[in-house]
Amino acid sequence: MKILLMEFIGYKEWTESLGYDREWKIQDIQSSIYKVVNDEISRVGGFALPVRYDGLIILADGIPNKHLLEIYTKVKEISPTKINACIGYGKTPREAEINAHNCILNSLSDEPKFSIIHDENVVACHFDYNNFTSLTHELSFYAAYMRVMRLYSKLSESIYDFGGISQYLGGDNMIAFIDEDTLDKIIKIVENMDEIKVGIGIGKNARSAMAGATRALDEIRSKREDKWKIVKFST
Ligand SMILES: Nc1nc2c(ncn2[C@@H]2O[C@H](COP(=O)(O)OP(=O)(O)OP(=O)(O)O)[C@@H](O)[C@H]2O)c(=O)[nH]1
Repeated sequence: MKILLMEFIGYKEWTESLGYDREWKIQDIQSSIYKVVNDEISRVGGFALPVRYDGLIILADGIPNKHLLEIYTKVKEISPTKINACIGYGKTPREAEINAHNCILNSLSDEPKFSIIHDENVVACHFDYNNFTSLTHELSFYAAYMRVMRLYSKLSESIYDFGGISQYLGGDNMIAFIDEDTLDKIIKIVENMDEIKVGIGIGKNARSAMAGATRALDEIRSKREDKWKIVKFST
């Protein structure tokens, strides 16, 4: 598993430079940066986890380094701060992110460190809460959101224990990226949880894997017999 980690250096100081009436400005600038990142990384088949805004966690398997460097250059152009960037490798996404982070911690310059690392398949798990729309009508928008967040926070802990990394994507959706060897653990968890189903996609890059996961979810919905399905996506 390969992860490109980008750190916005001095982000705290940048935010404080905006004065007290700053939160709206921070949200505005963060969303414009994320839009550029999302457009650029999707174009080359990757996915950026918006887990935080003072750093980007990019699933980099299946993306040539030259494209990763182009994205780094683009983000550097629009970033309010200097950027540090490293590619980390690990058997699991968790290890890859930790290794990329250690590379950034140990780097003595803000020159990007993009070692050549072999590509591996990406495995994306798209979790979906059953009948979230009717739950929302029954409770309220916010109460339904709280219900899902409580469940996904426990689920993301278990996924991290297996070496996966996950991200809430809004509505009743959570995506997780895992190592292919932990597929059976994920399936076992979902089989023991009544409220959710999971579409699993395997692809040469994050975008293909996520498309496969979404297609797997649609196939589950078409018959409503299974709690999980795996689709290998090969675009
Ligand atoms: N981020 C994201 N949100 C989605 C996606 N598909 C649906 N949603 C949103 O998720 C919420 C629930 O949609 P669904 O999961 O399709 O609806 P549901 O009522 O849970 O129905 P079932 O999942 O079929 O049981 C809605 O707010 C949708 O807009 C997706 O692929 N990604």
